[in-house]
Amino acid sequence: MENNKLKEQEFLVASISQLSISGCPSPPVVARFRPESLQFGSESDSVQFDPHSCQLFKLGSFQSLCTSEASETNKEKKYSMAVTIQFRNEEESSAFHCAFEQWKKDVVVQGSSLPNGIVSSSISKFDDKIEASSAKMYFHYYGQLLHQQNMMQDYVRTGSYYAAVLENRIDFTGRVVVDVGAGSGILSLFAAQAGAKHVYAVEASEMADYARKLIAGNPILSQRITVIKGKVEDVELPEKADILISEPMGTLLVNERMLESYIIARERFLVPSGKMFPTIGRIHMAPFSDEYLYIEIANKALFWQQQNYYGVNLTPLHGTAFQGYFSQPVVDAFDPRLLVAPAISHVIDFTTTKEEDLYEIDVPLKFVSSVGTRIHGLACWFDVLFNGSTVQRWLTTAPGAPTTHWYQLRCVLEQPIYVMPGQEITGRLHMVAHKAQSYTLNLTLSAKMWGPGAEQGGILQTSSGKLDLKEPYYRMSQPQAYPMSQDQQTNQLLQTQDSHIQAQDEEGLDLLQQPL
Ligand SMILES: C[S@@+](CC[C@H](N)C(=O)[O-])C[C@H]1O[C@@H](n2cnc3c(N)ncnc32)[C@H](O)[C@@H]1O
Repeated sequence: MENNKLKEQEFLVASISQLSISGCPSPPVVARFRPESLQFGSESDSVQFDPHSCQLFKLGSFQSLCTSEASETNKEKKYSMAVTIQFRNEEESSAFHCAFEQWKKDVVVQGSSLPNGIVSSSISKFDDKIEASSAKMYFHYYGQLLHQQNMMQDYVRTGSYYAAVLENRIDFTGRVVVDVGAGSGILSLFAAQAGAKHVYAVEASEMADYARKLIAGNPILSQRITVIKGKVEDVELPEKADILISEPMGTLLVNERMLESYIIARERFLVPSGKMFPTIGRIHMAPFSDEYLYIEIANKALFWQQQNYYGVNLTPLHGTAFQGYFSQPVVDAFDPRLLVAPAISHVIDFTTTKEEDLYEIDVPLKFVSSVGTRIHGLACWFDVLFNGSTVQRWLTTAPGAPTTHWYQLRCVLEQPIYVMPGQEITGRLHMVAHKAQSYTLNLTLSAKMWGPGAEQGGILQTSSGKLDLKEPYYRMSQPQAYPMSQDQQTNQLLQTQDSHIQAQDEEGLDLLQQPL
């Protein structure tokens, strides 16, 4: 069994100089903690140390000595060697020493051959609960600049973070900050702008290398930021944090399961009663009526109703296709007038929630319909609060508020339910986390008995659906199927768009501070 589960970590050190042999990689030098060696420099021009005999000594605040003993293998004789390492600052020196200790522990203790011949490996909490193929695709996605740009260009999102940090300088000035999932490093740079003493930017994807580059290009701030490449579940930090900053929100708040990493970071790195930005998150839910959307989804399966498709009867698969389309949550920005009852919300307090609490989330639903209509499903959105000492700022993804890259999410039921004004709708949204970094959503909505005999509390009609949050239908740029004539359709569309844009213009940025 190969010891391939051990993590590789990288550091940038100012320079190294070799004691025994002349010639060293030119500064600055990348130091890589690998399962087989500690390597300084690139593949072609490097100095390597064996994990078993390697030792690290502190010579001063910014300087350390790395040594390894002479050894003899079947192939070659290796001589004792040593390099002095020059760090740019004390924090980098401490972070390097921490990573060194962790590397020795992982490689020499956990990764070593056991007497029975089995090689143990350090499998982190992340690797334990997430499928390797899903994690690979996930970090590959975030390793690309274009996706970081997409998030950075969501000005509602990034502007809210910027405002929340800079309006609450008091929470950052002179404090140690950990940026959980730093991506491009943008939030670390904001924290440094707000006067942080030191920021540890932890990022697992290849983006960590770009973050280093971006941060190095901002020299006034870069002295106070250390990028650490690795998962928050695995890396070691040289000191505790006074405040965590992160953007761990996915569609419906919980998609991607990064909230769990945010909670793990709290448990591992935050001082007791330290701050978290964001502090709480809320999922809001309300039933909606949208005849066009329902028909659009149902019509997608019409293809499978053909009895003579090149001489083939496709109808045996119609039912499965119909179900399949309704198992996709719809992501788009909808008109809030489609909601038929005031929303209810489920709160997740990031400062107290346990990681395990996020494996299964159960939300009982209860609404009173304000109109008589056909209900097609449940509309959901979220907001998060930055509970700063100076300003409390909300970032909302609500319908009618300025649109974010998260849009809103709607779970459409195969069977709509009919309600009268004042009729009670009950149900349940049960979300179960899965290994592909997302959730299975089980939704039930029921129309309660209404009118004479209502006090008996019976159910008149129930509709249920099972949806996979990992496979949404991104509807934003899709043409829509409308049952009415083209003229009527255009008029109606224009009216809807006008009022939507007007609502956005009127409410403007104030909505950010005013949770729905
Ligand atoms: C939504 S992006 C936010 C990036 C950046 N903080 C920003 O606001 O623009 C989340 C980032 O967290 C990283 N990430 C997710 N899970 C992580 C984990 N367990 N450990 C370290 N990084 C993680 C991803 O690779 C991604 O770059």
